[in-house]
Amino acid sequence: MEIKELEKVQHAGIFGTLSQLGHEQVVFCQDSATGLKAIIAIHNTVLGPALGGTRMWNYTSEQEALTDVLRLSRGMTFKAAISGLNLGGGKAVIIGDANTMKTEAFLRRFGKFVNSLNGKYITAEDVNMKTTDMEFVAMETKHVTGLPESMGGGGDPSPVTAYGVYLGMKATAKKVYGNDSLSGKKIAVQGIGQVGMHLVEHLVKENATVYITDIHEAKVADIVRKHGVTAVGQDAIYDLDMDIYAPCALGATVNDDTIVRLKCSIIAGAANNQLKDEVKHGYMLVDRSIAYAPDFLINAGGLINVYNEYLGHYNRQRVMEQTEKIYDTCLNILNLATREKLSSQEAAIKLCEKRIAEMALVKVSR
Ligand SMILES: NC(=O)c1ccc[n+]([C@@H]2O[C@H](COP(=O)([O-])OP(=O)(O)OC[C@H]3O[C@@H](n4cnc5c(N)ncnc54)[C@H](O)[C@@H]3O)[C@@H](O)[C@H]2O)c1
Repeated sequence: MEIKELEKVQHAGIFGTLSQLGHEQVVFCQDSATGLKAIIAIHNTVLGPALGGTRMWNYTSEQEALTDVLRLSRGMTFKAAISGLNLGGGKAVIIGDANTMKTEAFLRRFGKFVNSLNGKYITAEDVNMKTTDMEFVAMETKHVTGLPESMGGGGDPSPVTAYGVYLGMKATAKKVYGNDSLSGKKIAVQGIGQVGMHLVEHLVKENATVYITDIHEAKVADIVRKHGVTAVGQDAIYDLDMDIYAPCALGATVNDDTIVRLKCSIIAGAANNQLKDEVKHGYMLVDRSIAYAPDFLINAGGLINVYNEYLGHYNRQRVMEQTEKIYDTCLNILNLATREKLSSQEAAIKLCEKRIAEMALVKVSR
């Protein structure tokens, strides 16, 4: 759903909005002593407790923060559901300047709010929340996951996410080209951060022809030197003669302006919410015969990682094995989309809603 659409929905009033998007609970957290202003959104807990990171951002308005947390928490529900995890979807946003406001008291106060939900919401790191911040949050609540290995956690989830994206890309290649080899395919990776960097390693190993872009020129130069890949301009990436476009930086890069420029046959990347409008742009891709690997499915490796940590007895090999299922799920969704003449995004959401509806019945019958 496009942000503008969401804002329109919100004119229906907060309860109208929650009902349209399907949220269960939204908690506004305020503490004058520390200046904390946070919103915790619990979208759906049919499959399990709502898990999702805490993002700190200098939102320009409270409306913007609310829109973000509602959109992100809904996405988490789908990510958990499609990955077969017993988790619901939630997210938290903290409004303010992450460089100046995060004191120990501020973060521990936030931890207390998380704790007051008694495990219905489980938090983790997200944008502008560092491991050291989460250590303070964890002093007030045990409902935190995604902790560093030194604290008994699973460590950096990015290599797992990258592996899932790579397998989702291969599954989509199988659907489009009849075999899943990426050898010789021209693949453009937008954003070579934690995930993009590991994705490039998989692609180079498979002899793909890799192009990269990033806003950090030094990072680009480093990866070019290390892997012999080719750098392209930040905007030029959309016009590249390529087989696969892998958005691994920002959301909403698949939109009215870019779809008409993209010459690829596949879009498969790590970024969340790649389609600016999940309905309109999902179908624009169908019309242009571009296969789209749903982002919330193929980037779920990180969630699988923190879920395993949350269950206890973390084991990286088991995490990787669970992440490997992304390949089959992706192929099934692409085939379902073809059979039912749906966009792949809609086909994936349909499967999520089916699982949630069925599990709701199982819960009632307990
Ligand atoms: N890290 C994970 O496990 C994980 C899991 C699921 C989803 N994601 C999503 O995947 C994406 C990448 O995650 P990450 O952890 O690698 O983040 P990151 O911040 O480490 O990397 C993002 C990279 O994108 C670059 N970038 C920003 N704007 C750009 C632009 N306009 N053009 C080109 N490059 C640009 C940044 O400089 C940075 O190098 C994010 O959207 C994130 O939300 C990450």
